[in-house]
Amino acid sequence: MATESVKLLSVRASPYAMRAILALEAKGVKYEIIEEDLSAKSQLLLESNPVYKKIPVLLHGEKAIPDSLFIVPYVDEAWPEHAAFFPKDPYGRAMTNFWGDFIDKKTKKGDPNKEAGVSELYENFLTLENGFTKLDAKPFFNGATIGYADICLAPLAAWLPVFVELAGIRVPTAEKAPKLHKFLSAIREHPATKVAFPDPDKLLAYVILHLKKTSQP
Ligand SMILES: N[C@@H](CCC(=O)N[C@@H](CS)C(=O)NCC(=O)O)C(=O)O
Repeated sequence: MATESVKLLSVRASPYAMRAILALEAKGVKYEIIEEDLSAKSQLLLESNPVYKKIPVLLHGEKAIPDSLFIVPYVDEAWPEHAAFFPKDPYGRAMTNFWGDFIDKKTKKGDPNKEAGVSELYENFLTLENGFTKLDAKPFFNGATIGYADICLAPLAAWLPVFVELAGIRVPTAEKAPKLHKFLSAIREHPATKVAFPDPDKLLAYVILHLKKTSQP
């Protein structure tokens, strides 16, 4: 199965696409990126994710797997010979899924200009810190190698400087959230993120350009 061609319908700045790339990189899979223009979606995207018509979509031979939350576990199972993204024990798996879900729902920037959104995100970072503590992260949720929850959270490390700069997001200090900061540093140094994350300055420039375009009448 793992010898079939692997392609990823992607957008460079997308945090969801970053998750899929991280998973493929962490497993040492050879793949091709097909960059999508979301303002003129390709026929391939419309056909391979007919339900949501969103990137990322993983194309593995004839199979199309949409959505980062399903692509990452799929990659884990399709390439089992490399370090697993989930612990073997049922409790560890359940909690990995629990935190992956929390991260996916609760670490988005929400409404950037609303103080309530900024405060809620700050509290969610503290909740996450507590989750790290419970799982005894070193420095990842998964232990020494990155796993599902780490891959879910990783794109935050790329986007955080943009959120802070443009949306006034507040992050707990290293004293208040040492494990979160340790995670962010470790993930930025991880070889897979060197490929998955765009250059931070380019990402900021892209977002500023996008905001200008969308604010035009
Ligand atoms: N839950 C999905 C979210 C994917 C998503 O929102 N993708 C955005 C790009 S970041 C998209 O394709 N948007 C196009 C659209 O909404 O039409 C995942 O985790 O992959």
